[in-house]
Amino acid sequence: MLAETLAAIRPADPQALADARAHQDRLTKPRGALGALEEVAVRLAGAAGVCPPPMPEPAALAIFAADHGVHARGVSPWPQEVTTQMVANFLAGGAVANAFAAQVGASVTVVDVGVAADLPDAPGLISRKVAYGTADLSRGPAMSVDQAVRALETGIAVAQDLIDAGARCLITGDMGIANTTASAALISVFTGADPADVTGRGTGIDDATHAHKVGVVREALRVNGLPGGTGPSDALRALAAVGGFEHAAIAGFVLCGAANRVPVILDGVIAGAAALAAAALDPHVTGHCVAGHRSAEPGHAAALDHLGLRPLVDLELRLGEGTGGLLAHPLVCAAVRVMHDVATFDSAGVTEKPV
Ligand SMILES: O=C(O)c1ccc[n+]([C@@H]2O[C@H](COP(=O)([O-])O)[C@@H](O)[C@H]2O)c1
Ligand SMILES: Cc1cc2nc[nH]c2cc1C
Repeated sequence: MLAETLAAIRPADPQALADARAHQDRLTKPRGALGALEEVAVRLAGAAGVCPPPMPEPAALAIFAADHGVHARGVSPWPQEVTTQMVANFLAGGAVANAFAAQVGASVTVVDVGVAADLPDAPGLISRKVAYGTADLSRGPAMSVDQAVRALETGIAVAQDLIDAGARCLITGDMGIANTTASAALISVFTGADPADVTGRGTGIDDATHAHKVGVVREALRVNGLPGGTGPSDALRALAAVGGFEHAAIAGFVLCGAANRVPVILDGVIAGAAALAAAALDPHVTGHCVAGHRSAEPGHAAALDHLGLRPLVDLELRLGEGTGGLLAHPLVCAAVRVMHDVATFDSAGVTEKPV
C-alpha cells in the first residue's frame, strides 16, 4: 500500500501553476495585494493540476493518538495517561480541537495508532493500535521498520477512507504525551539542526528539564546511529528509530492526500516532523501541503524552513490536536474562493494601472 501510494504522487503541475499565477494577476486587485494567500491559491492549483483548484471543502481532521516510551525519561511534565484521557475527551466532543472543528465545519476522526491503554469501542474511534506505545527512543529504536510501515499504512487508509467519503481537504492532528521529544529528534535527523536548536518546552518544562530533554534527544541520535547533518538516505529507518506511531501515521496521511491530489493542512511541530519524513520518502509531497500555522516549538520553524513552507497563522499556539490546522482552513478556503469568484479587470470593466 505504501509503494502504491508513493507511485501515485505527482509533482505540482507546471501548467496549472502558471495559469494560476496569470489568473491572480488579472483579478481586480493590485498585483500581489493578497500577499501569502495568492501563493496558497497558486500552490493548490499546482497540486490539483487545474486552475482554479477545487474548493478545499469539506475538511476532515484526523487526530492520531499514541504513547511514547521516552516518557519514562522525564521529558514531559504530564502523566502518560493523559493521552488516553484526551482520546476520550475528543470522542466526547470536549477538546479544543472539537470546538475549532465545529467552528470551521470540519469532521473529526480519532485514531488509536499506539496508545498505551486499551480503549473501549466508541463511535468516531478507529482502533489500529500497532503497539502499546513505542519503546524508549533514547535506548534504541522506538519501533521496528515493520511497525513504522504499519502505522504509515494506517495513516494512508484513514486518509483514503475520508477522501472516499467526500473530504476535499485533510487536516492533520496528533495526541501523544512526550511526542515533542520524538518530534525534536526527527527534525534534528531530517534537517541536520542541532538538538539544542530544535528541542522545545512542549507542554511546559523548566530550564533544567529542558536541558535534560536536549540531552535525551542527543542520546537518541547517538544510540540509533543517526548523526544530524545530511538528511538520512533511509527515511523509514530514521522514522522507526526516533519517531512515534502518530508521526508515522501522519506521514502516511500526508502521502495519501498528495497521491489523491487532495490538499493537506499541516498542524504544528508533530505534523512538521512527520511531513519531513513524508518528504524524505517523496519530495513532491510538499507541493500538496499547506502549513496551517507556526507552533511555539522552535523545531517547527526549522522543519517548515526545510520543507519550504510558509505558515499561515502565527499565534504562539502549542497545543497540537490539529488546532492550528483547523484555524487555517478558512484562510485556505478564502484563498481558493478568490480564484473562483473575483472578477477580472476585463470582465468588470476596471481600468488597469498604466504599465
Ligand atoms: O502542535 C504543537 O506544536 C505542540 C507543541 C507542544 C505540545 N503539543 C502537544 O502536547 C503533547 C506533547 O507535549 P510534551 O511536552 O508531552 O512532549 C502532545 O499531545 C502534543 O499534541 C503540541
Ligand atoms: C491537557 C492536554 C491536552 C492536549 N492536547 C494535545 N496535547 C495535550 C496535552 C495536554 C496535557
